[in-house]
Amino acid sequence: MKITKLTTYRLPPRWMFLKIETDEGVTGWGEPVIEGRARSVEAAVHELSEYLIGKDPARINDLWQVLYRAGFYRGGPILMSAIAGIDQALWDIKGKVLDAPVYELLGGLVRDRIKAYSWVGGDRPADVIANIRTLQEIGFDTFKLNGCEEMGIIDSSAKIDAAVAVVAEIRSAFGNTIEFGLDFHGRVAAPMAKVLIHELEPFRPLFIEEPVLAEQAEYYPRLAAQTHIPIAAGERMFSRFDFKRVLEGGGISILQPDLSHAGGISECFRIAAMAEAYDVALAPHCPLGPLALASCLAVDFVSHNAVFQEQSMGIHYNKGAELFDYVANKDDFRIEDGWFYPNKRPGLGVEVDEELVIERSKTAPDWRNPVWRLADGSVAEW
Ligand SMILES: O=C(O)[C@H](O)[C@@H](O)[C@@H](O)[C@H](O)CO
Ligand SMILES: [Mg+2]
Repeated sequence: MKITKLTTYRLPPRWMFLKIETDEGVTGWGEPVIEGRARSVEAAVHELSEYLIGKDPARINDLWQVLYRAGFYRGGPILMSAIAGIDQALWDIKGKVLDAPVYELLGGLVRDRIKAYSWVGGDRPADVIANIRTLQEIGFDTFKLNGCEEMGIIDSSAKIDAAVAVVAEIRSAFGNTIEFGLDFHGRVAAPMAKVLIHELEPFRPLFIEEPVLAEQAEYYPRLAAQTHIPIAAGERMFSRFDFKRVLEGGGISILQPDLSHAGGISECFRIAAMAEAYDVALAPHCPLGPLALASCLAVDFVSHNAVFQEQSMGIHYNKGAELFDYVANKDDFRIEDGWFYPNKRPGLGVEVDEELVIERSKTAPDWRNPVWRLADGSVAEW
């Protein structure tokens, strides 16, 4: 079998799908994208296709190493997202050829189901209580919200109190009947992270995500030393070599590699095993589409240390399309009472509605995250 063609489709809300075709009619789908830089990843995918056309899609490990090492310059969000989507599509092809779900090819199920969690509250946490109540009605009991709005490197008690008030309201409304993670989203600088985490301690969030920017990862052990709240990060790390340093540095309790940013199934399967060696949990990041989610689930179902799975139903970014809009076999994504169950279909288990994808790709937006500014007019981390 030989790879014959790569086709990319940028899509609402901010996703990109990749279709890899072969000379035997088997096709594979992946989701290479960096939110806000879809066109850059698209260019990278087509540059990397030079190493793929005419090659045997079964040799995923060799193709992955060539895609990673053939370029003198490597790593980072754009190239590793391009490799991620290609890798996902190659595993999809392999599963279809061997008539087996990817998790079977990776050694079989290590669990019967994996807990899902849902975003609530939007970019600026609002209506959180109502959002949680709505999702509780369909069985969710685990959530994530932004921990704060924009925050200066040194900011006011009023800002801290406003962030804590949202969390206090959740705990007083729901007690310990729900769990919720707080995503600081890299908005908080190290000096304020110490203060904010200290004030949040009594409310026992499930985790604090990106307490500081990934480029400040040396603060993870220092912040972890001051709190009992698990520290989580990973969406802005892109290979084993990024995660190696974070695991060595300590302080991290939950790794959140993104299956569409960190080299795909092959790489994240290896990252999961690295995390387990350090007694660190795995919770793949996934605010994206169905192929990214299916790739996360493939790794979740074979990784002992996987604990819960992010998914984007109802997320504040999904304007113009929802998680399963482009999926023809929606029922194969079985989610019951806030748990995902294994999809038994071969490959990633996603039957892409290609006609709809082609149609919707004609009006794909160039999504960008907002540029926030502080009261003094300086740029704030979003
Ligand atoms: O945890 C999450 O889902 C992420 O922080 C998410 O909010 C961002 O990654 C966003 O997708 C960037 O455009
Ligand atoms: Mg996050």
